[in-house]
Amino acid sequence: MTALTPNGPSATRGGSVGSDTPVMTVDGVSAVFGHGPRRKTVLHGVDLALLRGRTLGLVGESGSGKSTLAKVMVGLVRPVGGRVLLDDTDVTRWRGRAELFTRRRQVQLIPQDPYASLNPRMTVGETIAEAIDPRRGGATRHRNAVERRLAQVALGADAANRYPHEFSGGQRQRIAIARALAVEPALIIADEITSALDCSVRAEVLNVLTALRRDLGLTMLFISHDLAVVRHVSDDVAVMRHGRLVEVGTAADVFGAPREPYTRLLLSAGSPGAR
Ligand SMILES: Nc1ncnc2c1ncn2[C@@H]1O[C@H](COP(=O)(O)OP(=O)(O)OP(=O)(O)O)[C@@H](O)[C@H]1O
Repeated sequence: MTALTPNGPSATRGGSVGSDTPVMTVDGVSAVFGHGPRRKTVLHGVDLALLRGRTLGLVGESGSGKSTLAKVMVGLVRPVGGRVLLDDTDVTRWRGRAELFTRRRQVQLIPQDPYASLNPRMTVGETIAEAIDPRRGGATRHRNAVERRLAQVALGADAANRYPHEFSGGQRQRIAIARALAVEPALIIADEITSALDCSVRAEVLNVLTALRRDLGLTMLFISHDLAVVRHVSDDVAVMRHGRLVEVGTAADVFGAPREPYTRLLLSAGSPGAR
């Protein structure tokens, strides 16, 4: 099956950044949780392409399957059907340790809670150095590279000697972004990374992401309940409902002229995550 892309597989996006080359293609992916009477299909044949240099915003109400899709892409949930292509390789078939290691490095997931991705016993410098080179980490050895990553998320070099608990929630999320960047992944998945932050701190994180998209041409899947945030950071938007993608398009099209009644409903409600 042809993966959905924002304007169809061969569309030209005049004036937009990024490319039509998929970094990752989700092809007919289905996912199931539970067994017997508790068995529940959470993703129903999802098709999606993450295009190089573009940020795709993924929205949908709570429980629609957004995080499950992210976990399938990273390899934390194994799909019961379909393929996940990294470039042209079906990574759902990868089983060996080295292959799984490569996959985890190629697709970096930044979770909502940065404590989950930052080791509290390592300094920020050690964490970033380990991401740069897992075998030969060391904040001193990689000092210049560590400082460069910190600067990219608007943190000073002094942050390298401190521990995660010494930072605010927004700063920790920026450290998590720096760590993910240090791996030089093909794709970054940000799953609700601003939802626990208050407004001004959220703006700091979004400003960093905007600069990184502009300067580094990140390829990113950005999952959020907050439509205003998604609009701010996304080139393209996908709308998920009950484990299916109901609309995929450029952010301008989806926000400006939504095709699906469900998308119009989400937009009129203001926040797809309103519980
Ligand atoms: N490990 C699991 N075991 C069983 N069911 C699960 C598991 N993880 C998720 N689910 C169920 O799968 C469905 C989709 O969950 P998922 O977390 O992917 O949705 P979501 O759109 O990310 O929601 P939210 O916006 O609230 O994070 C939900 O019904 C959820 O209860």
